[in-house]
Amino acid sequence: MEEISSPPPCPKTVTVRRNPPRRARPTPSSMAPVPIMPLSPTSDSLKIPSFPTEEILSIQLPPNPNPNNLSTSDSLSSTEPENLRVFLRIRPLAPNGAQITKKQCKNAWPKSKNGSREKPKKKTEICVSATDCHSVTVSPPASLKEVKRVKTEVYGGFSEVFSAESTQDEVYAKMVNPLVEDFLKGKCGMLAALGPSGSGKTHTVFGSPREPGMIPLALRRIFSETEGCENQSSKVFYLSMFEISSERGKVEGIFDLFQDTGDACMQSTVKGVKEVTVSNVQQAELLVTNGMSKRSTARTNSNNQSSRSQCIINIRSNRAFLTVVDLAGAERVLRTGNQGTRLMESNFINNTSMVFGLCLRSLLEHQKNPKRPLQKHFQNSLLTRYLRDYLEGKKRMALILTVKSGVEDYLDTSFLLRQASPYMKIKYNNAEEPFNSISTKRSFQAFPRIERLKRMKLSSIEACQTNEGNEAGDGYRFLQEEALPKEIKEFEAQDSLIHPGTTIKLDMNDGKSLGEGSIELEKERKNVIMQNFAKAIWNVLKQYKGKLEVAENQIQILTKSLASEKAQRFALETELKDLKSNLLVNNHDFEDLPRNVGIAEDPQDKRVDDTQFVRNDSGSDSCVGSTADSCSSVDGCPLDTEEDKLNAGVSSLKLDESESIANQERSDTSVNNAGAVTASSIAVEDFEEQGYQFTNQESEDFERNADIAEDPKNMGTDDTQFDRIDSDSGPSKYAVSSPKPFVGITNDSCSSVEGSQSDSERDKKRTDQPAMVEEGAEFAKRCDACSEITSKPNDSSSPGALNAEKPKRRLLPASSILLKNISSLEFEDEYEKPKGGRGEKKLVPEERNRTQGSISLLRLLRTNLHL
Ligand SMILES: Nc1ncnc2c1ncn2[C@@H]1O[C@H](COP(=O)(O)OP(=O)(O)OP(=O)(O)O)[C@@H](O)[C@H]1O
Repeated sequence: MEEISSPPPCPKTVTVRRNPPRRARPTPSSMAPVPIMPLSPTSDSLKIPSFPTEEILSIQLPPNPNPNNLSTSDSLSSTEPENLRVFLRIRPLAPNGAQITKKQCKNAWPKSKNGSREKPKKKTEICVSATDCHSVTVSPPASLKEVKRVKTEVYGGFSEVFSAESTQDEVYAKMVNPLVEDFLKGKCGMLAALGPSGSGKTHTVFGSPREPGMIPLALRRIFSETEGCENQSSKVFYLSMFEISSERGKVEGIFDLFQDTGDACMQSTVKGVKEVTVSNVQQAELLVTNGMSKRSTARTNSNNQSSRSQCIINIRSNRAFLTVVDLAGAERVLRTGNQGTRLMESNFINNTSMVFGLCLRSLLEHQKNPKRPLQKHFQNSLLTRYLRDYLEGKKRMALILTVKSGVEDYLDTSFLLRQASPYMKIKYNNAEEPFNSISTKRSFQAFPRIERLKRMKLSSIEACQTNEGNEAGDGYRFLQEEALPKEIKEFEAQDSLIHPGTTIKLDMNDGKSLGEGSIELEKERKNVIMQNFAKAIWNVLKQYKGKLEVAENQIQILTKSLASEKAQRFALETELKDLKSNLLVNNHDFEDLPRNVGIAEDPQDKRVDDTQFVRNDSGSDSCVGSTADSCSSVDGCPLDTEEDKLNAGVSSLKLDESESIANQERSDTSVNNAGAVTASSIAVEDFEEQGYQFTNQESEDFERNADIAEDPKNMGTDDTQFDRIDSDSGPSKYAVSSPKPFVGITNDSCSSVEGSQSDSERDKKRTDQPAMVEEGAEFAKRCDACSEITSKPNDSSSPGALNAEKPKRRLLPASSILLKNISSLEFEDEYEKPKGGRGEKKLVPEERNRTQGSISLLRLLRTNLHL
């Protein structure tokens, strides 16, 4: 078994530019002197010299080195890398417009519902057409135009575009023949076919018996050249053929197609591949045909005989190599419908294609910036390692891209062209330049949206590269495409090929595997994606932080305004309460009187109407009470309705009554719990019966108060208070005072005249209202007045005085008489549902009746008084 080394270095050859050099500019010496215009306008100066035609024609021009091959394509080669030329071939549609594929493979899907394979649809629309010999127009299908707004693209800058009508001979003449000529002259060269599955790579490279491809034509040319040669050694060539494929999609290996057994391997060179010596074209063609029969192929939905490997044919002379590579076509799962082993093969094929593309890109970047490493990508694939010299641009290389013209192949075609554009030196950022197909500069013209997307893509990639300072070169840039903006991703998702898997392993001596390279690339890709994602998240978070700060400020402002509103509301409520209490007092002072009178008529309650009697057994001077009604309102329980006030007053009376009884039982009744009753002259008699007597002064005061009570202007002022003060040392003392000053004062505050000052202070604390301060002060004054009244009986009183001198009975008011007569009458219960109040007791029906009766009577009384 012979050993095939990597393509040997070519003997030094002089690169011949086929494009004609530009005409040399005539040097000043060779040109005739131009007459100098005189500065001063003289008659001679007005003469215009004749154009120096003869002198110009006499200039000697250098001869054109290759005048016959002067063409537009050749003129392009001055700007394209001379070691890499890119061609495009469009595969024709089937005669009837249907796909060439007739049968579906076993490992393909989708199947129709009834189990039969789906028949390919007939489509006659084409997506790609040659604009001219150097450019193509790619038109998206109508559906994509509408949905994705994808527009027509024009790709230019190809060395040659072969239309669907082009023949094999034509392709050979323009693409391969120059390489063969160079090979025969001892210069190495390579031809590689790249394109999607079923686009005609194999057809172009190998052809068919009817239409022989590039290899048969090249072999014919090579051996025809040497036919007349007498030197036998110059007639001998060495032919080898092998494929790089993956076993069941797992292990990449090199398989010799000229041998039935034995695998080759690759260290620095390919070992184990048989080189067959050929001396005529028939022998060579037979070998190639045999080798093709051994090549691994399979049927897919895209191609009846789809290549599953990268096939390499080497023709070696004593001086040079000519290598032809038929790459397996990139496959999209949705198109091929591959499953299982076929799918794993697809992974391998696409992986190899990707690495091949990376190497080419890396090569271009390396040419621009020699610091960029190349080794990394070339290690990732057996194919690229083998072709490294070619890919590094050390040898001449022709790349032919094959595309299908059917509209259903738009995505494949568009993807391939965009992926291949770096080799063609198509710069997206030059897209704004007006497209000129004859321009010597390869250019790309696209419609606005595509341009915008691609500019975004380019800027994104450049930004990433600048930030990261990656060492991965162009391959890294390729990976950056995954981290493009969403809009671009959507656009590219349409035509993305399946990405290679990472399960492929190479059984290679140097331990390097394709899978490892893929893993590295994948890691880089993920890193970039994550970094971009993190940046995006960071920006979003910053935006939200700003919004949050604004919201917090607003909350603070609102909180402040709410607090001020609350304070305002509280002040208003306080004011409203005061107003209410004043209003209630003004409105109900008179009405409170009959209520209290009615309550005072309770037989169990032996106290006199509306007059408060305080029996102070402790002996301390005390006096004064107030109406229960007023007490209730001061206690912080504002009464909303008449009924509430009434109930509250009654409950207060009940409470006072029970307390009074308890005090009597314990014989140390506190002043604070003095019972408060409303004064009424009717109760005076009852009061006398209980042993309470009035002094003259008291009687006078009482009369005076009664008179006051009769005064309509002093409604409710007839509440005269009688305090009986029992002391251990002396007889009971009575304090009589007008209840008016005590309106709105609690029982506590009224319990003691002397202690009223402190009590009022306590009230002030309890109610904590400014209005009560004033009331407390007023109360203190009035208490002083009460104390004065109280002091009089104290001064002149003696235990026997009360009993000895009965107070004079004055004429009772007519209202009192009237009330007395009518008090026994029963009235209907107007209040069916008495309301419960805070701390109040429910009235029993009799009490309620009495109360209501009293109210009615007092209303009558008031009427009489008015009369
Ligand atoms: N220019 C052409 N003219 C006529 N028929 C063609 C042309 N190109 C390709 N074909 C036909 O298309 C079919 C698929 O072509 P081919 O096998 O060469 O595709 P491929 O690119 O090699 O696919 P794969 O990558 O799957 O191997 C073949 O039957 C071939 O004869």
